[in-house]
Amino acid sequence: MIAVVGGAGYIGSHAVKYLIEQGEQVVVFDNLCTGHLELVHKDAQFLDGDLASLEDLHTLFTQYPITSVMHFAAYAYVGESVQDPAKYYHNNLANTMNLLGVMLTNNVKNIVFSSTCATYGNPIELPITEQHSQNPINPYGRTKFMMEQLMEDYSTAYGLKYVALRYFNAAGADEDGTIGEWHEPESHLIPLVLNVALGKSDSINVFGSDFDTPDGTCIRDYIHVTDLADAHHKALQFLIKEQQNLQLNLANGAGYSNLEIIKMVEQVTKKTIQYQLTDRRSGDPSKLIGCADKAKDIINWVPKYNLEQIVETAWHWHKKKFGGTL
Ligand SMILES: NC(=O)c1ccc[n+]([C@@H]2O[C@H](COP(=O)([O-])OP(=O)(O)OC[C@H]3O[C@@H](n4cnc5c(N)ncnc54)[C@H](O)[C@@H]3O)[C@@H](O)[C@H]2O)c1
Ligand SMILES: O=c1ccn([C@@H]2O[C@H](COP(=O)(O)OP(=O)(O)O[C@H]3O[C@H](CO)[C@H](O)[C@H](O)[C@H]3O)[C@@H](O)[C@H]2O)c(=O)[nH]1
Repeated sequence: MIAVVGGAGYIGSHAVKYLIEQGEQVVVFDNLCTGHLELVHKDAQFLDGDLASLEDLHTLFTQYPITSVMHFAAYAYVGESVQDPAKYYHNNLANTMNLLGVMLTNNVKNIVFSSTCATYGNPIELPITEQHSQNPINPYGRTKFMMEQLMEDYSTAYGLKYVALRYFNAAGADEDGTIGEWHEPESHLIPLVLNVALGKSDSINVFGSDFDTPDGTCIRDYIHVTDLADAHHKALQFLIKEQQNLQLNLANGAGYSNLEIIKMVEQVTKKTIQYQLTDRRSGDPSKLIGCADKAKDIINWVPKYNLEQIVETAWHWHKKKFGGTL
């Protein structure tokens, strides 16, 4: 049985659905601090537990026949991590140490971990490969980078086996429209632009128009959440079979500017999106584009969804969930 920690969140819930559709047994461990019970697949077991509680973790590993772990639970707002780093070091780092400790006590040694392109910091070369230096520029990115280093040390000393998956910008929703992106507050570009399409907000602020990019707005590499789920499953199968640690980028290898995202939303929703060009948001690198050739070579993962499909699936979910009578 796979324990999916943070499986009631956006990316975790898609992984849970995907794993169940592949015939896996799943228990979700989540304290619902940012997750939602209604995102959890009905065939998954659910344990309402907090990584801060060794007792809750003990219950997880003693009451379920767990053989491996996928770990999505974290706080993930970059700006908040600058304002309140303690919150991030406690939950992302210290609480993950609780998880690893209880895993090892119970002789569970395989973990697939949600890392991020934020561990690279401001890129020196594009596209970013796994060889790129890791110089995170905010506490959120640093907690994820430290976790990667910690897992490496635990591997050497205690035999932990891990895959660190460095996602670029997760987006989109499951094709059947039953689950999708649901953050409160929402900070990500695509759902915020979809709110304008829905009429829930009048316009979107585009942060910065003087970047070194063709239209002056930031460029990001968007990757569909179901492609991420598929990568987690493949990574876990690799880990179980090969018992080898890995760090992999998960990206489409294509960059789109913020204005191109707005255009794509207009094309998919057939609505006009009002926007204002405003000041830069602090800490935004101008371009992030990932190279995922290593994931293709090693775990045979190739993303299936392009930007249009990402926005279409996001729109399908967004209308259903947040659209009221629309
Ligand atoms: N969304 C992105 O674009 C993106 C990009 C790169 C990396 N990531 C990483 O992917 C992971 C998932 O991101 P998401 O967007 O699905 O976030 P999310 O907030 O939707 O999901 C996180 C889940 O973890 C749970 N959780 C948090 N702390 C917990 C604790 N102490 N005990 C138990 N459960 C806890 C939350 O309730 C939630 O269900 C995070 O680790 C994030 O850092 C996300
Ligand atoms: O209202 C908004 C929101 C975002 N943006 C812009 O849209 C782009 C994408 O921003 P997101 O907040 O959607 O995503 P980020 O690239 O900032 O964040 C991603 O990368 C981060 C690391 O840098 C974290 O891993 C995070 O979870 C992940 O979504 C950025 O240029 C941002 O400035 C706007 O212009 N207006």
